[in-house]
Amino acid sequence: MEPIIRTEHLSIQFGGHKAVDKVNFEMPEKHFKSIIGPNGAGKTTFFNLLSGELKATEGDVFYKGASISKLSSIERTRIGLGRSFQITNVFPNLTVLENVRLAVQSKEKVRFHFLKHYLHYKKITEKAVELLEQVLLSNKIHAIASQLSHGEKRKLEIAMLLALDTEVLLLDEPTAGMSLEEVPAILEVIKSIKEQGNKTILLIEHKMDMILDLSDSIMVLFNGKLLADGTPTDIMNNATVQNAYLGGLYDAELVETS
Ligand SMILES: Nc1ncnc2c1ncn2[C@@H]1O[C@H](COP(=O)(O)OP(=O)(O)OP(=O)(O)O)[C@@H](O)[C@H]1O
Repeated sequence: MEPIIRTEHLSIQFGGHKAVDKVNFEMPEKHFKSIIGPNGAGKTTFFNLLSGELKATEGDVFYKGASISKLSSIERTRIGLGRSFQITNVFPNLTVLENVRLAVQSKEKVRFHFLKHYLHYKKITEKAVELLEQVLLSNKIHAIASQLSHGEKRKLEIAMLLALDTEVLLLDEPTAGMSLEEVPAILEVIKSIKEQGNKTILLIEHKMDMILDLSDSIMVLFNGKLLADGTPTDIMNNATVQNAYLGGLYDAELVETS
């Protein structure tokens, strides 16, 4: 079966530094893959190359078999590659519901343009409410976005991403900057999206327990290169990964929590 997304020798160079270096990767539809690697390994840059925020200096990205390298990030979202919104994309002075409604509207206006305005509005509101339930944010539906906690803002971003109804979700460290108490709720939200079974999900995360809990496969980036790609068990037992990264990661976590 044709992978839904694939890269061929994907590379980008900033000055003399190859941040992503000839990465060949693919994933089947409905798969859940996590990307791990130390700080500066090129994970976010790789995401930006997939989503179109950055253009490759070499190589190609394929979506459902066709090269998408020439498409803008908006065009890539339109065909099915959704990247999690940054907090800056949220309108801080609007309510949670209004933000999600705008995201739904940006998708639905094409589909429902023939309907009367009131029906259009009702359907969009219903969809937004449903998404807010899915991300466990129903209790904050009328809160002003700027007044949410960090964890709640990340949930709002996920709801806005889901509103775009893309087949692929690119989630860049959804737990970044969260308090420890907020992490389980995000894990639950991502798990529920996975369990619905209709999305292909690519996740960047540093929290290994979360990655092991969610992933069908894990790819490891190191100095911009793809070091390994395999099942969680393969990756945990991979001697190269152990030496290059995981040993250091666990040491760092022990230091952080001790
Ligand atoms: N726009 C840019 N211009 C110059 N260098 C960049 C740019 N974006 C990223 N880099 C460099 O590319 C390398 C990879 O960065 P990237 O943010 O992709 O790493 P990362 O694996 O996501 O790290 P982290 O886990 O800390 O988020 C780093 O050395 C970074 O400084």
